[in-house]
Amino acid sequence: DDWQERGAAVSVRQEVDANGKTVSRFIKKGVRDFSFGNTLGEGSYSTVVFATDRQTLKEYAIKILDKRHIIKEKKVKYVNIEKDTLNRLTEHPGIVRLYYTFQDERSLYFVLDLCKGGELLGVLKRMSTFDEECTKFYGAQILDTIDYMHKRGVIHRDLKPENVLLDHQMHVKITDFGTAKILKTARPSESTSSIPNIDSTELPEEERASSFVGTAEYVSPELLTDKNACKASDLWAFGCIIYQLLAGRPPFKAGNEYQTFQKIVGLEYEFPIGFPPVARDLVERLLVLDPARRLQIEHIKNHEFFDGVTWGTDMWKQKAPRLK
Ligand SMILES: Nc1ncnc2c1ncn2[C@@H]1O[C@H](COP(=O)(O)OP(=O)(O)OP(=O)(O)O)[C@@H](O)[C@H]1O
Ligand SMILES: O=C(O)[C@@H]1CCC(=O)N(CCc2ccc(Cl)cc2)[C@H]1c1ccccc1Cl
Repeated sequence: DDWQERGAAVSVRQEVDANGKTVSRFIKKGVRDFSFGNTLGEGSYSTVVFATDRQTLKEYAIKILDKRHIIKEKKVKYVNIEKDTLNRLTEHPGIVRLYYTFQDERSLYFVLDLCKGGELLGVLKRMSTFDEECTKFYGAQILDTIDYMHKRGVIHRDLKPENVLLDHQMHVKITDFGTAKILKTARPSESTSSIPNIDSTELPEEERASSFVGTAEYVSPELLTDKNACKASDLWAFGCIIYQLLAGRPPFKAGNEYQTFQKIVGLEYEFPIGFPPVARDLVERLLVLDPARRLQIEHIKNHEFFDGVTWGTDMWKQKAPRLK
């Protein structure tokens, strides 16, 4: 209808009115409701621009996708997956929140949380390595967010420091869900991850995901050997991230993608001298070739490396440690 054409989309927000009644407020947001600022970054199919809501003055990052380019590159599927995934993951501080989507004749617009801290990769590069305290803080926030995703039947499939953004308080905001997998049996209670030693190949069809391959350095061995990603694949990537924060480089990196894949399936990696032993024990229990034998989330939370972490909402109120 005309709202779509004028770049407006209707979205509903529940509000409590003066006498405590919950009412639905129809908010139609469009291009003209925002004043656009600097470009924050460019993707292969997108441009992310700083924007301010003209009425509320709230700041956002608006991801703008060119329809012609998306269609030409056959990425329409990814656009829908990103929207559907973000619409499913709305109540967690560690996920970049999608507030509105709208379109005009040329583009699609995703109004997202503004992450002023940029990418975790950028911060790591400036620091060269993180100390244990910083690794523990960021590792715990990433793990808590993976736990939330998996409980809602979402496998990210491309976790890496570039996709871990930071907000103004330097807290984690995971992004880039266009290549995520939404598992059909996404009932929070039933998750195969609670059944020990289930081999990924024994998972029912909907628990396994195929076709997409993530970023070479973080790809799990099961994805390379039997083309299936499962929840444990995100925990392999998590192991690579913990290693990278402390070592300053990912565990599997070679001259080209093929050589990197060989190192992964051969589990060819070493720890640098001085790598903290407790963190080493954790990484060794995550970088396990068989996904069924890889440490599961509950056990990771109880690992000595995360001693003292109060899992859940409280840990998101903590001040981020000064990056030293
Ligand atoms: N919510 C956000 N707040 C601040 N910066 C962001 C936000 N989302 C993305 N960016 C930055 O904008 C750039 C483009 O991000 P985008 O997600 O559009 O593409 P990408 O995923 O980085 O690239 P590709 O699509 O090729 O994987 C990235 O450098 C990212 O750091
Ligand atoms: O699913 C939705 O929320 C609407 C439904 C109506 C609609 O037309 N669109 C856009 C569909 C679309 C997707 C990709 C391209 Cl390249 C062009 C149009 C969808 C849309 C609107 C704004 C932003 C994203 C999307 Cl997928």
